[in-house]
Amino acid sequence: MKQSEVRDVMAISPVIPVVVTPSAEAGVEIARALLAGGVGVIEVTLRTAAGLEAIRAIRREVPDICVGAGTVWTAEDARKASDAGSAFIVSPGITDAVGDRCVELDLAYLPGAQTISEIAHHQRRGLDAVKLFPASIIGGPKAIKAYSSVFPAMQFCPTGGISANTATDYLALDCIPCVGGSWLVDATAVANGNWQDIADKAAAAATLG
Ligand SMILES: O=C[C@H](O)COP(=O)(O)O
Ligand SMILES: CC(=O)C(=O)O
Repeated sequence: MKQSEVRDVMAISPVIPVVVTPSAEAGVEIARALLAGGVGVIEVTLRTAAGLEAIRAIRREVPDICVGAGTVWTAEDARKASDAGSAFIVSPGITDAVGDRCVELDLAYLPGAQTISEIAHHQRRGLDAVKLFPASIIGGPKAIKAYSSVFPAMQFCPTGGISANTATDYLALDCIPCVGGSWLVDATAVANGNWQDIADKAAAAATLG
């Protein structure tokens, strides 16, 4: 998936689940549950040692889900995530070296921004979609509506502090095709192997918008 195709990733589901997995095996079960619920995309963060192996295992065992890597801070990690089978790369903030590597690797790239100037930075570099993180701290849908007025060509994926209850307020804005969030994949459900809980939350999320 090319860097410019990040909007295709954002169109897969109204929610991109942001996942912190304790193991590759759990990652596979999480991906299966999300897909069973109707969510065809998963962002596996590189916040745990298992992140890369989970991406590799998901790509192999659950090929119908679009798997990407989150919390990617270095070009080297972007390359490792690509080697593991990531279709897209997400960073919580400005990571130009990661963006340059994504161009080289033909990988969709969704970097983060928190301010008007950071969004402008990404726009100057040719991007037309950014993550807004942490969305609820920035000011939620009201703030994003104001941001959008000066970036009419930009699409946003707000993430951070969003829940099943607040997601629709974000998705009501034309500039927001999807939100990101961890609420679909509860750490207790993962610890207990309660994959049905994840499938149920995914089923509810898949119909948002
Ligand atoms: O660490 C933040 C996650 O990436 C997404 O935020 P959340 O847990 O508030 O949904
Ligand atoms: C916040 C987020 O999406 C990330 O860690 O990449």
